[in-house]
Amino acid sequence: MTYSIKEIFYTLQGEGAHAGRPAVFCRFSGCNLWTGRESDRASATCTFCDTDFVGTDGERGGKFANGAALAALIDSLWPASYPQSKYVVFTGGEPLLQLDAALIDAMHGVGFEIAIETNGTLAVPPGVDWICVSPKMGSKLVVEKGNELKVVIPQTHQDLGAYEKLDFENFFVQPMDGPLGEHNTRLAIETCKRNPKWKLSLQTHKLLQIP
Ligand SMILES: C[S@@+](CC[C@H](N)C(=O)[O-])C[C@H]1O[C@@H](n2cnc3c(N)ncnc32)[C@H](O)[C@@H]1O
Ligand SMILES: Nc1nc2[nH]cc(C(=O)O)c2c(=O)[nH]1
Ligand code: SF4
Ligand SMILES: [Mg+2]
Repeated sequence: MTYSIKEIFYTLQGEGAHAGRPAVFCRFSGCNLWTGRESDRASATCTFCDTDFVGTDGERGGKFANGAALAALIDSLWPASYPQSKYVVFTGGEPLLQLDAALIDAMHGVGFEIAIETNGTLAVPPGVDWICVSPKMGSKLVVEKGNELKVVIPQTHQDLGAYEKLDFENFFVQPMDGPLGEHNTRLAIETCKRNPKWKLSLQTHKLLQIP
């Protein structure tokens, strides 16, 4: 199938358990919880998104005709002198609208470990090596197991206790960026100290001013 890609870049994973790890980020266009248009934000299911995932006009973005073509571009960004620990993060937008067996096989074929950042509303195809789920209030969570649950706080009617029953290896709270970002960071610190099942995930790429 054809993949619509907003942008592709090589950086460090900024968030969660793999923060600091070199990774190629592949951002798919489109999301099922918001159109990405500012005029629709207030009425969207997910209202706090910090990302432009509309269209294919970002760095190295475009339409890719098949998994092999996309995998080749992603692989070309990895340092040729160090073909170990290859790591790709599929994000978006919502990657599970497009990620399929053909692309998973193509990435494994060029030696990559595959991570996803997903809102958890769509089933994960077999073969994904690292599953990060970030649930959104007002949407139905269907991915109830994975490697990390990364809950952006605060969201109205949120119940962290209910999330604790899910089958994840790591439980993170991540402060919602925006006008109340500093307040939300304090809230996230207090949340972790009060309930040490939860760890703090910061968006370190924003602090470091890297992509
Ligand atoms: C842009 S989303 C794309 C992947 C997927 N659609 C999702 O929501 O998980 C990537 C990550 O950024 C988080 N995120 C989005 N907006 C944020 C904000 N304003 N503050 C903190 N984290 C945010 C999401 O919850 C998710 O963990
Ligand atoms: N450096 C960096 N780390 C990230 N972790 C999750 C990101 C995302 O937008 O999904 C992201 C991102 O956009 N940049
Ligand atoms: S689900 Fe993810 S990509 Fe979609 S609007 Fe929310 S944070 Fe953004
Ligand atoms: Mg981001």
